[in-house]
Amino acid sequence: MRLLVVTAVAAELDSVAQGLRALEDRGVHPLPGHRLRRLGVAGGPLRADLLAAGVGPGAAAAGAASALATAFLANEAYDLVVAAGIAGGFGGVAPVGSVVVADAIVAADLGAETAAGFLPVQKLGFGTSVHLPPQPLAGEVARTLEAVTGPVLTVSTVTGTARNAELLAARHPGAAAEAMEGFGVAEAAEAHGVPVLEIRAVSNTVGPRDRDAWRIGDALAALTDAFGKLRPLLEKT
Ligand SMILES: O=C(O)c1cccc(C(=O)CC[C@H]2O[C@@H](n3cnc4c(=O)[nH]cnc43)[C@H](O)[C@@H]2O)c1
Repeated sequence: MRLLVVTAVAAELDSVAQGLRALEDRGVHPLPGHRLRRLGVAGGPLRADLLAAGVGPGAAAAGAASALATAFLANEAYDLVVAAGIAGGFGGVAPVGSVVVADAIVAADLGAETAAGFLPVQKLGFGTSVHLPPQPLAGEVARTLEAVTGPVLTVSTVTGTARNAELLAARHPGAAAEAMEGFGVAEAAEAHGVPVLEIRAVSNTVGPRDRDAWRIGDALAALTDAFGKLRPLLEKT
């Protein structure tokens, strides 16, 4: 399988690479504005390209689209794209240190406010605010990682108050986590007809901003552990 993993920042990419350390390092491949880190064994069952595309859905979409197009033009199209990184977990659903596998990748505020409430973009007749990861693969990945499953929201503003956390959870029932890139990665993958997963390790709880409570190191370690467990599954998929 040819796999593309898109993170926001280098620390997340390094954590994923550490999880996949059983694969050989195949060097760095330049893309316009980005660098792909390539892992895999020649002739082996899994080749993984890792990309740190930047923070936010726009950067994520641009980076993922560039990697996908480059691979397509080289006749080496990816079989699977994974958006990965740290995230905020919704209280009572995804505790700090847990891993979340998305069963839906949702652009949380892509739509319109109306007097009757929020209308997602599909209700306005333009595209979609939801991408669905392939089943049964997403479920199998979640079971392998002993992960929480639920919608992962993509936001452009980190939620910083209890009130906004409640509003978001009410608008997206069952939401497990929020992060800032998944939907951008999913849009690019969808344009190329490539299935997409989102895997997040929870560094903080969605709600009042409290930087001292963030457990980024623990979340990065959980991300490494997750990709270590994922490798054998991907090798036989
Ligand atoms: O100082 C802050 O409060 C702050 C404001 C914006 C961004 C940050 C970050 O540390 C980077 C966010 C980065 O990590 C993911 N992430 C992690 N937790 C959350 C969250 O609760 N809500 C949204 N995104 C989160 C996200 O995918 C970004 O890549 C700090």
